[in-house]
Amino acid sequence: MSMVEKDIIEIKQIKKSYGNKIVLKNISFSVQKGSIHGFIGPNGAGKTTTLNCLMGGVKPNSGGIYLAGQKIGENELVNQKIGFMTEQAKFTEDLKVEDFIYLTGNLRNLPAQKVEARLRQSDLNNHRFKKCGELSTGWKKILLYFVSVMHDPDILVLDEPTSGLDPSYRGILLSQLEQVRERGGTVLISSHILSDLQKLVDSATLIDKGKIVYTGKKPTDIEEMYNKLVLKDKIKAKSGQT
Ligand SMILES: Nc1ncnc2c1ncn2[C@@H]1O[C@H](COP(=O)(O)OP(=O)(O)OP(=O)(O)O)[C@@H](O)[C@H]1O
Repeated sequence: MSMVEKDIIEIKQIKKSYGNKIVLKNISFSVQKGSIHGFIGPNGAGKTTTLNCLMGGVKPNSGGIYLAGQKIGENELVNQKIGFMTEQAKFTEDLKVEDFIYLTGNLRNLPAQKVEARLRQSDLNNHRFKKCGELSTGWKKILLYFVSVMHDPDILVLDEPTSGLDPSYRGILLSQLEQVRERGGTVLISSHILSDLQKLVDSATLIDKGKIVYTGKKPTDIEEMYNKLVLKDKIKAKSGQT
């Protein structure tokens, strides 16, 4: 297998600033095809910004992003092979759940029959006539997951998918990600719930203050590594020892 096939997502030396504020300093990491990769870091570290660069929603100042060896172009709508699960867009609040689902299906050229069949298999079917804005945080997450995998994407990118989900749905979501891996799909997931990631991921990247502090195979103890590389630094900074 060539490197190109092996590293299905490659993020190379991404830099991003907003005004004078440097948010991403020099971000590089890659994710192997058929694996689940955890993306970890404290609040404000730059995770969402990095994932938005990958989605094409934020343009980095320099550096490049490659999917299956192909560089993502400027303003390019992310290709059909990717599924993204991020915060729900505001415009969906007044849409009925089923309308949002059909609209997304339509954007992805899915036949209405397939969309309907999928919806009926899901617990979301019981909420289909509600407005998206009326759903609880947990059901919103379930809806967003549903539409992000409707087209069986090769690559699935999830930003904090499990926050706000109760343990039973968290378990269901995590096992679905394992199924994506079983069919050869690749998952990039950011989460603050380190115990979930410990079980789930094959490899991980840890980011702090816009810099990568670890990337590679899954550490034996993600929480220990996080404490060592991130928290210790913060405690030191607070007591003025840095
Ligand atoms: N559009 C923007 N304009 C200015 N600053 C921004 C913008 N978007 C993000 N930032 C800043 O960039 C930094 C990184 O934010 P980002 O949302 O990527 O972090 P994060 O790791 O996802 O954090 P969290 O875990 O809290 O979601 C933060 O300091 C944030 O305030």
